[in-house]
Amino acid sequence: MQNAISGFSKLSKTQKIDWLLETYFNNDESSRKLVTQYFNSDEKLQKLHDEFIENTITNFYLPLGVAPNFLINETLYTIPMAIEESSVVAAASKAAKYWLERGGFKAEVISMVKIGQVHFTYAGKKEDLLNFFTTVKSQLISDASPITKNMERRGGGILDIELRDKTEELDHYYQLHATFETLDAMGANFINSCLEQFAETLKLEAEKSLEGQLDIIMSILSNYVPDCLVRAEVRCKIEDLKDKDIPNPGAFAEKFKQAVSIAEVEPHRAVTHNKGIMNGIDAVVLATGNDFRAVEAGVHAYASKDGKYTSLTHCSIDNGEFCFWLEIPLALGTVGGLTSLHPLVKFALQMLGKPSAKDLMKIVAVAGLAQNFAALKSLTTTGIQQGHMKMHLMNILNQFEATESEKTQLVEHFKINTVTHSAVVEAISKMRK
Ligand SMILES: CC(C)(COP(=O)([O-])OP(=O)([O-])OC[C@H]1O[C@@H](n2cnc3c(N)ncnc32)[C@H](O)[C@@H]1OP(=O)([O-])[O-])[C@@H](O)C(=O)NCCC(=O)NCCSC(=O)C[C@@](C)(O)CC(=O)[O-]
Ligand SMILES: NC(=O)C1=CN([C@@H]2O[C@H](COP(=O)(O)OP(=O)(O)OC[C@H]3O[C@@H](n4cnc5c(N)ncnc54)[C@H](O)[C@@H]3O)[C@@H](O)[C@H]2O)C=CC1
Repeated sequence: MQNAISGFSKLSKTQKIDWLLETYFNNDESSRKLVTQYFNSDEKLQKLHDEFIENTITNFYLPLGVAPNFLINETLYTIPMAIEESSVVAAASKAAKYWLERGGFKAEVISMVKIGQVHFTYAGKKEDLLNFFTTVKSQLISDASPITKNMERRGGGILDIELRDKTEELDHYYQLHATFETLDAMGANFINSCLEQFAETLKLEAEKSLEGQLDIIMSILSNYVPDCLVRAEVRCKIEDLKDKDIPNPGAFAEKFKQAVSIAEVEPHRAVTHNKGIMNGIDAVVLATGNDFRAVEAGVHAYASKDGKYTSLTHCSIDNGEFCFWLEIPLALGTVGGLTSLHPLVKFALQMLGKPSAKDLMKIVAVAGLAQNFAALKSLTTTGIQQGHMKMHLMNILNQFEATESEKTQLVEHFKINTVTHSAVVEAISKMRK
């Protein structure tokens, strides 16, 4: 335990940096310079960022890009994307432009139900617990009313509470399985507060009137929200798929559909296929200040809902029409969390026309579908490397600290030559000889 420290959290930001420099960087002042050069010169803004999390030492930048030309349900959007990977924003933009000329994207929210659970054990008779739950259910809801009254005023709140018997899976294990409408909030804190109140009421009332020991294990929302579902799709006549990269639309459509079918049946491919979808989804989720871990966990659980991990998108060709769609669960907020705190999140939400959570679900789903379309279009035509490496070129040049003049010459060179890491290394070495 050479580098263990007690009371680190109580140190000031400067003291934390001092400790890191002394412990890991041999008091190297260039490391301090690196960390401090990312501070914002606006002290108030810096403090805001410092206070988002704990033990903050500096800021960690991600680029914020935008993808214009997204026509969604007849409204045109420019979509904000925060992401570190090159070619994602370009791919989204290209897919948006392509579908803009073919009627755009259609998206609909199918349902908005969120879930939370109180997990508990009960050692008595099942029937006694069932009767007890029936009598206590209305009190569970009424005791939570101080928490729910504002949400109810807006039209949301608790939808239902069920008692679920899980004793087949684990001895004495039961749940209160509760459903919620949280409107424009992602709802985690609201749901958790309700659940902890349910647990308190359950325990207190059980002590008064239930035979047998009831113990609360934990109360927490579920990030698996299969009933908070959105669908996005594109469709057009096969012949309308034609463009400069697609000389033979019929063959393209068949090959594209085959690529989706492979992801539907083959988990190794499905994971990469869905990663491509998440390129778009995570970038918008991050840019709009939402919880990407919650979204990731829920989406991948949904991809395995039938017992086998599969594609989140699907494709059909019927009566000469190509249709490509995505259906995913998304618990998003346009109020709460960071949404009204992070200045760039506010900027991103304003750019999207201050969407409701429902609108944001549609936008995010479309970004995922567009991303998957762009990736599959490349994969089934030119291959992924051509476009991806064209975008990645600047990162390789920066790795070699290319000067502006070297960059200009090499970008020209690679307009007609294929970009690979070794080809760039070779070209740069040649130039520097
Ligand atoms: C990369 C492109 C877009 C090039 O495509 P291109 O045809 O060479 O691009 P272009 O120069 O002809 O430009 C056409 C349009 O593309 C967009 N575009 C083009 N360049 C830029 C740029 N610099 N900045 C912003 N937007 C750009 C932009 O919309 C532009 O229109 P314009 O703005 O000129 O009117 C294309 O090859 C493509 O879509 N490739 C797919 C890339 C991709 O999917 N990347 C994700 C990373 S790979 C991965 O993680 C996922 C994967 C692939 O494994 C998933 C899977 O396996 O399914
Ligand atoms: N497992 C998970 O996913 C967990 C996530 N979290 C975090 O919780 C945060 C999200 O929690 P929230 O409860 O959404 O945020 P929050 O705690 O900021 O609450 C949002 C509040 O906004 C109010 N509100 C105002 N206008 C509203 C409208 N039109 N619709 C709905 N509510 C409105 C409501 O009182 C609502 O409770 C995220 O930061 C997330 O990372 C926290 C615990 C666990």
